[in-house]
Amino acid sequence: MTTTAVPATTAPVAGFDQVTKTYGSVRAVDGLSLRLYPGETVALLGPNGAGKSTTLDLLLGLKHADSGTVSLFGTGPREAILAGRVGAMLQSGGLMDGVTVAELVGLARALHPRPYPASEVLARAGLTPIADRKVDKLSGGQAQRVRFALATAGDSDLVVLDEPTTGMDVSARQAFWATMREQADQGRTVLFATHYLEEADAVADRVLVLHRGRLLADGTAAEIKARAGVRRITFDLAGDVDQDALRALPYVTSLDVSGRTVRLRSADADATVHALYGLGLYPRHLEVAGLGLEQAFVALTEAEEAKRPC
Ligand SMILES: Nc1ncnc2c1ncn2[C@@H]1O[C@H](COP(=O)(O)OP(=O)(O)OP(=O)(O)O)[C@@H](O)[C@H]1O
Repeated sequence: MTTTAVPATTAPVAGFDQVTKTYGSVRAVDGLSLRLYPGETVALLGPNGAGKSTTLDLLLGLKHADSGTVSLFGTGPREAILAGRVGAMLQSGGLMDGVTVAELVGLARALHPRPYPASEVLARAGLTPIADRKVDKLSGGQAQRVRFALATAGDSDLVVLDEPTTGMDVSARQAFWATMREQADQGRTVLFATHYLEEADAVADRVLVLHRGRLLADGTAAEIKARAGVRRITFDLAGDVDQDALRALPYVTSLDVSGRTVRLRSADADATVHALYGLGLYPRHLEVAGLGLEQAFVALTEAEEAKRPC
């Protein structure tokens, strides 16, 4: 497993040590150990049911581990949250009915030991024009921006976001990440769970891949892509395309033929291309490229599933 290098002397913001959480027979988090450090923007990825939300709930003290330890700023989650060190935006958090956006933001500010000015909180989340609207009258994307405002109502050291941009349109999403980048540039740690892998690729300087409650990979997006190992090979053939012969090339994991254009994936591109020439074929416009984060993520999690006994 790759790990991001951090100075050994830096005190972690958050730590999981051998943490396990089960729901009945489901092991949602399974012996998880990890550290988060100041100033990191960390994406938490994983297929549905991988344990992302449970991990965030454990970090925030909303759920308790069956075994292992969760620490935040050297204390337990509860103490750190009471001290205002953590801002959180959760997926399912219902918003209070009957109050306006400004009133709800005012409440979050009142609860924070170091609140930002209300106008700043509202503006940052793009809520100024709808500050007087009742929160139960908002669209899904607007409600999501209110949750974001609540998470950033005060000066916290760690911001935790569960699927923060779900329901936001493209421009709201871009504005959201620009704001989060500012938060990280000011030295805050940002941890977010997402299903949008392109967001993780563009925004995170560290990616954690969870699978069945375990940490499958931990590194930069580039490291995770390299770790997946699979390469995409694309070329055109002048003559007839013998799909069976192409499929039988060494290390080929998938094949897609469209006219005379061949796209395949290989776990060892050098060996595949060598064997391709060995067939007496003359591929034109040959390109060998790495996978995107999304494809790397799928390759990693599928490889892990394949290891499981049937
Ligand atoms: N309250 C609960 N009771 C029983 N099982 C639960 C409960 N909460 C989660 N689980 C199960 O624990 C596992 C991990 O769930 P979790 O919500 O943490 O995953 P996730 O990675 O956030 O999933 P998603 O991407 O679908 O939101 C899943 O198998 C889920 O069905």
